[in-house]
Amino acid sequence: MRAHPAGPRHAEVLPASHLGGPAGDLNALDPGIWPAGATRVDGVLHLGGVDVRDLAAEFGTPAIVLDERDFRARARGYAEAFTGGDVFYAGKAFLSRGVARWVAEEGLHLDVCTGGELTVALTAGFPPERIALHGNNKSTAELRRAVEAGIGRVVIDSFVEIVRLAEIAQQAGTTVQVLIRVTVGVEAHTHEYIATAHEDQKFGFSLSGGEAAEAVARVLRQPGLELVGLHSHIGSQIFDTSGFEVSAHRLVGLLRQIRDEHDVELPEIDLGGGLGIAYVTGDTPIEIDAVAKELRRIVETECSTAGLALPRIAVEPGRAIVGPAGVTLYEVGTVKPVDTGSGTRTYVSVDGGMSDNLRTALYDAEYTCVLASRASTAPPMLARVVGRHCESGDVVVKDVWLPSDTVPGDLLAVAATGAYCRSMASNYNHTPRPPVVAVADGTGKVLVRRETEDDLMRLDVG
Ligand SMILES: Cc1ncc(COP(=O)(O)O)c(C=O)c1O
Ligand SMILES: N[C@@H](CCCC[NH3+])C(=O)O
Repeated sequence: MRAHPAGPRHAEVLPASHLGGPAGDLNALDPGIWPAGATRVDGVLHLGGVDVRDLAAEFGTPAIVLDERDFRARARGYAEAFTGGDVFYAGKAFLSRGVARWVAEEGLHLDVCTGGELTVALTAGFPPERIALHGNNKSTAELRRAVEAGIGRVVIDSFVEIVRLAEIAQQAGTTVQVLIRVTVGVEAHTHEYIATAHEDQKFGFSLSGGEAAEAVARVLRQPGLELVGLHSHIGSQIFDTSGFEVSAHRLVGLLRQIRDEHDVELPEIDLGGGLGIAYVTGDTPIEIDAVAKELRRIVETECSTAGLALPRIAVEPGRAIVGPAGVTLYEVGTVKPVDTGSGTRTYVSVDGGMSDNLRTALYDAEYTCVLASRASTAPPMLARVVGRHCESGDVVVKDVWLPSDTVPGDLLAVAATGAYCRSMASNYNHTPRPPVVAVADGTGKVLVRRETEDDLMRLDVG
């Protein structure tokens, strides 16, 4: 957290210089962080027009609530900004059949990276020709299913896969349109990117090492494969376009090399996903229209310098579409002030934790959290919102100012949890995973139901 609220400092708070920043109201909802449909009515948080106390009563806690209008507006915004190109929603951020239908209805394409995600998409009726399959270790069975379903693109990630997919295509008597995933030597996260000469990672074919050019040559020799473009994904939670500029420059360099060596101009360039969202006040994501304009400018400039026709541009946003639409509701179970030696930190334990949000433990992610079931004028206390798992690293929000009258039974809401929370959830400590509930126009509807202990016990057949 980078901001702390106004008001008299509670007697029992740690001096926390890292929380310094502008004073604020503990009940305020920063519109850059909360979904469009989040408001307070008589002090109580409402999401998509529904009182969070009603959501908790009907669907239980913890629960991940998705604001459908917010999701659709972001998806539509992307589609409009990239008119003339293709937007693949990255299902790894969060995918359910309901969400796949929203994506289809808003005119987007879909990026899946496992047979499981493919099954969700196909059983939702998602048009197969608008699906791209990713993955560094796609099995023969997954590739076969994708080919038989007639999916639009396979993004090839290894030499082994070239042969595997070509065989499957030939057996099926079809031609598969493919892109080659290129490791361009750019790694971007938030404000920084690193451009290196060579890459040490599992994804893609190295550009600098020559593997990408070799993959192109091998794919062009396979009758069952039609090479339609190049792909690169440089990272996630990115706040500026400079990394994309380097990546596009390098991809266009390879397009030119392909034209010169093979006399083929590839019609597509996919710049991957990665655009960041605001998790806490002070995070400054770029507007999608500006991103689209900038990416188009970069590719146009690079292509005109290279004397190439402008390829169709694709992107694969996941977090930027579903992240801000999601809010996790938890119920407070215990409140425990702990003497740290230099003050008091209050551990507020909730009924979920690292099983529904691994990102804090895994990436040191920051989140915004508020008391949701009522407003409070109590002075702030420095709190750590922790889960119920048997692990001291089970933290949901590391440092947050909460009203000092927060008590068991209160509801807390954590913002921007739509991406990579439910999709990375686990059953640690035999914990059933939470539901995902869509809210819109004053109504809540289950997209993914809550797992039960019975569900888990059914897996235990010994
Ligand atoms: C190939 C690929 N495309 C798209 C994405 C989506 O990324 P994000 O959710 O950051 O937009 C990822 C994940 O980082 C990815 O690996
Ligand atoms: N799972 C990550 C991002 C990586 C996404 C997929 N390549 C996150 O939660 O931020």
